Amino acid sequence: MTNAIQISGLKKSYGNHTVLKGLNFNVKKGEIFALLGVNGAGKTTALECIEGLRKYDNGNVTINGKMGIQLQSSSLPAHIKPMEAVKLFAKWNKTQIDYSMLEALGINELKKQYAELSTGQKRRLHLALSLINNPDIVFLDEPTAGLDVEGRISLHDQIRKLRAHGKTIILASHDMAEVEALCDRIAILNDGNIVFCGTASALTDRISKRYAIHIKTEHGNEIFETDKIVDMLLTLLEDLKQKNVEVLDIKVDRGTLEQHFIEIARRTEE
Ligand SMILES: Nc1ncnc2c1ncn2[C@@H]1O[C@H](COP(=O)(O)OP(=O)(O)OP(=O)(O)O)[C@@H](O)[C@H]1O
Repeated sequence: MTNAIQISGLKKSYGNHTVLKGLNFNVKKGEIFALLGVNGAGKTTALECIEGLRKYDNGNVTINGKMGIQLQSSSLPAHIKPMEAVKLFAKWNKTQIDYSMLEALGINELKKQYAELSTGQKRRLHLALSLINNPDIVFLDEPTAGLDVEGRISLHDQIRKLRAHGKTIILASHDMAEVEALCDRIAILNDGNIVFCGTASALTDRISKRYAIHIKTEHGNEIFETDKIVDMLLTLLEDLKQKNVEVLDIKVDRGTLEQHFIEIARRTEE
């Protein structure tokens, strides 16, 4: 599969604060790719350097295709209606007026003005506007921020449809559940570097050899973490038996992707 985006040695500082220390990654054509990191990790900076909206200090960015961009926060004149916004953007982009994306996003019927739209409706409108030039590569900066569960699910469906139509999507998020459900590959950004790049399941496999044993006894609940599950269970049960403690429940889990994300972030901070 060829690459839609190729990044090598991407560096960016604001004054003496280095935010990107030399990023190297590729985004394959037709995939949904996430840049994941905590607040302030540099996701927006990276996206906007790639989009050409911010100057970077060093490195190479290659884009193979036409871009469509949804910024983290955007605004339109308060009185404009969704259909008028589409007309305006189509004119700017010198493309035909096409309301089908408004329809697909469930906002074509909206007679409301921009200022009267809900956060979710605004997000969907901005997504529709970023698609007006029929881009090959769609950049989305925290596309579901501020949306409720239903809004998220519906937007995820739309993003998957874009992939089904052959588009490449690169998005920034700090929501593990979102990227796990939606993305083909994830790059975790921490302290200016990519500390992991691969599939969600590769991330889970890499570090999910850690288990949490939840034991409920007559004295209360306790959690024990281990990567040697059998040894730990035998030791714990032997101990409980010797102390003659009544066990009410035992549960073992492998931790969530979110815990792994935090673990990776912490490890690189140490
Ligand atoms: N224009 C700017 N001038 C100076 N510092 C900036 C500027 N933009 C961002 N920064 C700093 O760069 C760092 C990365 O910011 P950035 O917005 O790229 O992070 P982010 O991962 O997108 O964060 P969030 O999840 O909160 O949106 C932060 O410490 C931020 O304060």
